[in-house]
Amino acid sequence: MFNHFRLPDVYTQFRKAVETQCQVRPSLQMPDRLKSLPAGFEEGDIPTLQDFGQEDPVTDPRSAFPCSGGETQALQRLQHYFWDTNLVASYKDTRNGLIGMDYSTKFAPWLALGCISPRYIYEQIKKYERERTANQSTYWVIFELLWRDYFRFVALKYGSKLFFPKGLQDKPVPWKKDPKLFDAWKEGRTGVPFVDANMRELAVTGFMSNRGRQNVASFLTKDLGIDWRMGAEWFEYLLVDYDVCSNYGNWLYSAGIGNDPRENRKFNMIKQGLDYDVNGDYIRLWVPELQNIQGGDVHAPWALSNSALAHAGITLGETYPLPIVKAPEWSRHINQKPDSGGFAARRGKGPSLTPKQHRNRGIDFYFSRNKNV
Ligand SMILES: Cc1cc2nc3c(=O)[nH]c(=O)nc-3n(C[C@H](O)[C@H](O)[C@H](O)COP(=O)(O)OP(=O)(O)OC[C@H]3O[C@@H](n4cnc5c(N)ncnc54)[C@H](O)[C@@H]3O)c2cc1C
Repeated sequence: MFNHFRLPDVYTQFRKAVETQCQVRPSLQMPDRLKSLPAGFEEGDIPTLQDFGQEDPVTDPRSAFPCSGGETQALQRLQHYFWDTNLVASYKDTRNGLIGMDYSTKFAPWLALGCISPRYIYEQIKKYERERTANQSTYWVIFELLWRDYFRFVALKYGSKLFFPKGLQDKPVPWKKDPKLFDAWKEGRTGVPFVDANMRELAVTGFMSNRGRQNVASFLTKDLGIDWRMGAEWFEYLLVDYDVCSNYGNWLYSAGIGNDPRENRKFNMIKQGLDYDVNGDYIRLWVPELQNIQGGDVHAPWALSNSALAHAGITLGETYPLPIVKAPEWSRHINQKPDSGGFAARRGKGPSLTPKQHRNRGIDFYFSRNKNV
């Protein structure tokens, strides 16, 4: 199952072999210019998917990344996000979104495949700041690109430790490998709607928001105690922006064995769901079984009364699973009202987070609030 864990070794050997060859035979070094094809050479057509007996993939209309690959598309995306719409100037307010194309840059898939370079993006941000506006949002895109760099340096520093169950900290954790729990997670059948919606989005589209990734990783490793590498490998299999350094670096971080300065960081699925999907629209988009539950109540169907469930056409354990685990801290965000129609999803005081409040969310994922740590 973990065959690819040997990849870095293979890669190192391959690189060494190429370097040795280049030293021995300088002609193998990258030429400045390629020779033209021999006269009369027939290039032929680039084969289509149909030539290989495959259908063109159908894009799900709900996808947050309904784009194609290639440099041209990447440049068009940057043109749209920066220059045509100025979305970059409000990135910090929107970046924790869950639905649609424009809550974040969506540069990651093109970056991962080398269709666009982070330096080019950086130069374009600087140009945008000179010509239009420089604010916290424009800075924040650079800041996120720095995280990408950071995880590269982490990988360089720690090498194959990136794939060890004990992580960078050499911390023994009794990870479980329960296939039933793992399958429920990867197939979006945990009975915890915020997890299920995200996992289904990933399976159908190959993309998941950063907010979603942090939550499902925390759920797998902290709530289920499953070997973090199984989650990382599932992401590796599906993500259209899969990148070894960003994926394994973030997973280690989420699993609490990377270089997170904060001990025991754990996300609360109900609180997170209510903070970032207060009306439950994201859940109903990806978990249609729950579409008749109104508002934020959709985040904890098990807390609804029997009559409310019947009214919504749901039989827990049949039409939608009972939760495979319930963390005690979740109840702080659910007002159980067994005699009423539903439960009032409790968000603390006041309405959902304002964009300004949202802005600073997520910073605490990477930085400790406790200066002593
Ligand atoms: C468990 C987990 C696994 C992840 N796996 C990957 C992965 O395989 N490939 C990948 O590119 N990102 C990964 N990320 C980071 C992040 O979720 C994605 O880069 C981001 O969601 C992609 O969407 P975007 O391009 O719209 O990002 P934006 O929010 O627009 O950010 C701009 C760019 O900054 C970089 N970036 C943003 N956040 C991070 C981060 N936390 N770590 C590293 N770079 C970041 C990306 O290159 C991104 O394109 C992972 C995060 C988690 C928590």
